[in-house]
Parts: sequence; structure tokens; C-alpha cells
Amino acid sequence: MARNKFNVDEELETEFNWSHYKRIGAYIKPYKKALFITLLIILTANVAGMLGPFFTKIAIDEIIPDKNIPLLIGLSILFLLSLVVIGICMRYRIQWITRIGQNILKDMRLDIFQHLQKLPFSYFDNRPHGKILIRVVNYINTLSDLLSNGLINLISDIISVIITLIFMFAIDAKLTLYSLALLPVLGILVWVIKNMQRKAYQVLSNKQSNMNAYIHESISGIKITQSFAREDENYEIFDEVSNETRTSWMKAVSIQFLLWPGVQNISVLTTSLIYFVGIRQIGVDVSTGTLVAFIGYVNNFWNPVINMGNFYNALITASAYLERIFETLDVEPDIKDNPKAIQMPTIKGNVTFDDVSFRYEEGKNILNDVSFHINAGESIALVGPTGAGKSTIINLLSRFYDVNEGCVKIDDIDVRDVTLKSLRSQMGVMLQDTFVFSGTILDNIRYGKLDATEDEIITAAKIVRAHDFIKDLKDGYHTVVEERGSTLSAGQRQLISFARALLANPKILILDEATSSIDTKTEELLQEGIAELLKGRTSFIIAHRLSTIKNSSQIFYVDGGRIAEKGTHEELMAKKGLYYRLYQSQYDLLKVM
Ligand SMILES: Nc1ncnc2c1ncn2[C@@H]1O[C@H](COP(=O)(O)OP(=O)(O)OP(=O)(O)O)[C@@H](O)[C@H]1O
Repeated sequence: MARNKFNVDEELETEFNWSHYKRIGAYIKPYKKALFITLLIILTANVAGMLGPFFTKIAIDEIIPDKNIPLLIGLSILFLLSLVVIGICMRYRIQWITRIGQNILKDMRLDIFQHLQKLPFSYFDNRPHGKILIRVVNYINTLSDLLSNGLINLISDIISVIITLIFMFAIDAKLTLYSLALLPVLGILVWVIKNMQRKAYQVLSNKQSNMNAYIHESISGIKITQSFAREDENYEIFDEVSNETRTSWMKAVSIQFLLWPGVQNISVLTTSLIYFVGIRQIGVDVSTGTLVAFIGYVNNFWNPVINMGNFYNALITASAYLERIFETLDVEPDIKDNPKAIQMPTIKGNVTFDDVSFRYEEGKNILNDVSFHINAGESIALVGPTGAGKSTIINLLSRFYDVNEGCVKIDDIDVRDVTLKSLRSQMGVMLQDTFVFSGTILDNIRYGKLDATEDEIITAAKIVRAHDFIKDLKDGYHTVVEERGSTLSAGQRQLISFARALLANPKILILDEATSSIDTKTEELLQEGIAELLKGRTSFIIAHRLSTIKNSSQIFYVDGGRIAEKGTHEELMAKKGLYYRLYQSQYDLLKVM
């Protein structure tokens, strides 16, 4: 998929089709037993509900003319009992329906969340995160009513219609046929509205997604917005996307609500027809009691039919959201374990890049024929201009992307031949953009090793010089930090992520601009910690501050997607090439400062 912007509608890859219903069925299947119990409850309520008109018929046609008071009292008690049964059934019906519906939604949400976790970086690179978020939260929520009330109501309505028809046919077959005369008109109405409604909801789901993406983007970029005083411009953009949502919503709803008055009118016309036919005795011969009971049944018949119309409506609406949910679930992670993948043995740390070429997008190579070999335990520094491809090299090592040509090997094993989990769990990556999760400092460091004790965590924090600032925080290690760590400084976040990496005890360590936000004094102290951290591991360090990488076993100068120079600091300085010039320029800068 091409890169998408918040205001560009996403193209739909597969429209909703019958196979999607099958997939919904798979979500419903685990709750078969609960559904069956619910159906029994509904069935009981329905049969009890049918008794009312039947009792009325007997009372009007037989008991009242005979003035049989004891029988009338008996019938009234039975009627009362039937209402009690209905009341009890209703209570349990609602309880079971809600439980089943919410369980189905939870399963769906878990599936989509689990799937998202497996998707490669490229999936997230290509779309605004707000458009992903809306699928997991809002789109699934829109199904809530359909899968809880809607589904059970549908079954209950079908049962209701069948039972009512049985009662109606038993009382008078001809009158029943009159009651069904307008059903085909309803069928035509539903058919005509269906396609218009579906298209309208597809447009609406796109506009909602765009609005969500813009809100997400605006919140993430709020600091930049306020620093550049762009609030008014953002307000105008939001006004526009929000307006588009409103317009498409109005259109979708106006189409959706064509059905409801249609069904209502047909049901009223049917009742009039029955009265007309019954009173005029056109082709039928019915008593007043039968006619009154019949009108009760006609209502019993049309109410569930109206509900079924509404369910169909809701289904069409939901299909616009379901197709997006299934589309996400159908994205095949292109970085995944190959079927013959083995567990990565304990990594020693030899790394080989063999003629590696790589591109994020077709037609624009980022790395060209990169080859190198590193022995276990060496520390490699990657330096070079911005955008040269340094981070890309390490992204390939952790297999966040797959190479287009050549191969990346660790201990002579191609990284594509081992499971991702066994590979990544032995590597520690500290990215430029350190992430702190909401929770305590302790939880955040423990992310590197879930079973670490508090003592282990404190020891790790001491080694990387994080302990000093943590102990001064309000609640020390138990201080709660917000998502992204907005209450911490950038340098403090980096120190926490250092402690996290140390705790994970990785065999290969990757530090991508990991010390860029730490002041020079703390960095000097940290260097000792880092030296500790690097002992016995292969490490890749990307750093713009060259003072931090002078002691590396080898320095690679990356330029234009190639390794232009490699050697130790002394060798490269003696060569007086690109590295030398870069080093000199930083040195000169320091002198000026
Ligand atoms: N996800 C991506 N999709 C498309 N292009 C990308 C992506 N990530 C990086 N690039 C491009 O790849 C090139 C190399 O990027 P990379 O991040 O490897 O550079 P770098 O040497 O680490 O730069 P810096 O020192 O600024 O971090 C850049 O031109 C960048 O625009």
C-alpha cells in the first residue's frame, strides 16, 4: 500500500462478502451452548407470549357469552402466570445475550490486537496510526449491538415469526395468507436500499477513520503545534475533516432510515387489510373473537419482521466496518517465521552482511551491496551523514525488515531461517526514540526481563547511572510515569532504557543514538557503565558524537547506503578520509564552543 495521509481515504482491498459471514460464524461457534440456553429462554417467553391473544379469543367467543365467571378468573390467573414467566425469561435473556455479545467482541478485539503485534514495521510506516486505532476500538464497538442484541433478537424473531405463523394458520389459514400479502413489497424495499446504504457507510467509515487519524496526529504533535502557534490552522483542518464525517453520517443515516417507515407502513396496511377482509367477510368467515385475536397475532408477526428489517439494516451498516476489521486481520505479516524456521541457538555474536541491498520502497535502494564480517565480542560503531543508512543496517540485523538481495547471518545462520522470537529475545535494541510505557519506573526497567527482582533492577540502574536520578524522584523506583514518559527528561528516558537493555542481558546489543540526549558529564559516567554493558557482547553503536565511539573495535563510515570506510579510530584518522574530516569538524566545533 502506498503511504497514506490522514485525509486520504483508504482503498478497500476486499469488499464484504459471504465468506465474511462464515468468519463471524467462527467467532460465534465457541458460544454455541450459551446461545442454545438463551434460545430456550426465548422460546419459553415466546410461547408464553402467544397465550395472551389465545386467551382473549376464548374469553370473547366462549366464556363471556356464557358468563362463566370461575373460568374467566382461572383464565386470568393463567394469563398472569404467563406474564410472570415472560418477565423472568426477559431478565435472563438480557443477561445471557450481553455476556455472549461482549465475549465475541472481546475475542475479536484480542485477535486484531494480537495480529497487529505481529505486523512488521512496514505496515505501521504506511498508515497513520489513528487509522489503525479506529479499527481496534471504534469499529469493533459498532458491532457490539449487532452481535449481542442483534444476533439473539434475530434468532428470537425468527422463532417468534414461526410460532406466530403456526398459531395464525391454526386459527385461520386464509386470513394468514392475507396477512402475508404485502411481504414481497418489503423484500423489494430492502433490496433497493441495501446497496445505497452499504456505499454510504463505506464512505462514512473512511471519513471517521480520517478524522481519527487527524486527532491522533494532532495529539502526538501537540508540542510542535503549540511551539509554532499553529492552533488556528489545525482547527481549520479539523473543522474540514469533521465536517466531512458529519455530511457522510447524515447521508448514511438518511438512507438507513428509509427502511423503518417503509416497514411500519406495510405493517399498518396489513392490519387495515385484515380488518377490512374480516369485517367484510371477503372470502373468509370469522368470529369477532378470532378477528381480535388475529390482529394480536398480526402485531406479533410484524414486530419481529420489523426487528429483522432493523437487524438487516444494522448488518449492512456493520459490513462497512467488518470489511475493515477483516482486512486488517488478513494482512499477512511479510516478516514472519518461515515454516522451517529453527530456534536460534545461543548467540555467540559473529555477524556477517553478505552483499546486502535493501529498499523501503520500490525503485529507491537505501543500501547497496553492503558486506562485512564481525567477530563475536567486537564493538562496531556506525557513523556517517544523516540518512546514510546506519539505522537501516541495524534494522536488518534484528530482522525488522528483510533484505532484498544478499543475506544477513548471525553465527553463520541466515536470520530468515530462525524464529523471530528466538532471534530478537537475544538482542537488545535501544533506539533513538526511547519509549517509556505507562507504569512505574520499576515496571519499565523490568520490561527487559519480566522475572527480574527489585535488587537486580536497582543493580542494573546503578551500572548505567540511572539510580541517582530515580532515587530522587517522588516515589523512587515506584514513581508512576506517563505513556511516552512525558514527565521525564529525554536523557532520563534514555538511562531507563539502558537499564532495561542491561537487564535483558542480550548477546548482541544495538545502541542507536542511545546517548544523544544525555549531558556530557553523565555520559562520561555512563561510558563506564556502557563499557560494562558491552563486555563479552557484540555491539553496534550509532553515534553522531564521535567522542563516544573512539574505543570501538571497528568504525564503519556509512555514506549513500555503502560502507565507505572502515577501521579503528587511529587507522581512519591516519587515512585522512571522510571519517577524519567528520572528526575534525566536530573537534573544531568544540574548540569554537
Ligand atoms: N520506514 C521507511 N520508509 C521509507 N524510507 C525510509 C524509512 N526509514 C528510513 N527511510 C529512508 O532511508 C534512508 C536511510 O535512513 P536511516 O534511518 O537508515 O538513516 P541513518 O543513517 O540512520 O540517519 P540518521 O543519522 O539521521 O539517523 C533515509 O533516506 C530515509 O529517508
